[in-house]
Amino acid sequence: MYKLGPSLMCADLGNLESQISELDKAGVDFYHIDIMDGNFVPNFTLGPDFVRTVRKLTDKPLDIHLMVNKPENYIELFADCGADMISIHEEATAHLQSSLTKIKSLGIRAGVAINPATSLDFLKYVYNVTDYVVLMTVNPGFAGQKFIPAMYDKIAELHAFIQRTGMDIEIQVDGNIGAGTIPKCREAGASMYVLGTSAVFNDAGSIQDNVANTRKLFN
Ligand SMILES: O=C(CO)[C@H](O)[C@H](O)COP(=O)(O)O
Repeated sequence: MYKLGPSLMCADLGNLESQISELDKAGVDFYHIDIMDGNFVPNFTLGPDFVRTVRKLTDKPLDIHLMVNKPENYIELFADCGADMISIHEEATAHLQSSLTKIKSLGIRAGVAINPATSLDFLKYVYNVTDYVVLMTVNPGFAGQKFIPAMYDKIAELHAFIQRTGMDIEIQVDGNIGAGTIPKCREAGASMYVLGTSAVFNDAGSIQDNVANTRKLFN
């Protein structure tokens, strides 16, 4: 089982409606929406109004990736915008366990995102309130970076931990996910793939062709 989720920060925002319509037709499984605060990461991207707009354009699950400090302050805001999944960074909050519990209490799937250099140790304390882990395979903040090769072992380590606990936790990978990296991510045990400029939003083909070609990598 694998799921594909386009990263909308990489979309052509001037043609959002048609891009989402094409992506829906291509059968993507969820939409990944990065929220950056210029503080936790050195960039700004999308916000609550964007999420509300996307909510009106598709019925697919919206996966909100909060790349912000103190994400606990924004959980209700994004829940109200129509989020189905919210991930928060382990490095960005002093209140990881209670924040994940809060997300789940709102009926939203709870994710923990971690930067490339962050260890997986935290998970043994919060796995019972975690639905998915976002492994950043580049340093968060910008599209178009290079996959950090040490992340393959990290995916495998996380996969082994999940198998040991028997928990139903998905492994999401984000950053330079495409033809050059998907086969090894898959082998290591990733199940959710965030697709940005490397796989979908580029000139190799139409959006629908790019999604179809990405899907072939899983055959
Ligand atoms: O999280 C991100 C940037 O921090 C983006 O979702 C991701 O990087 C987009 O994919 P690509 O690397 O293929 O452009």
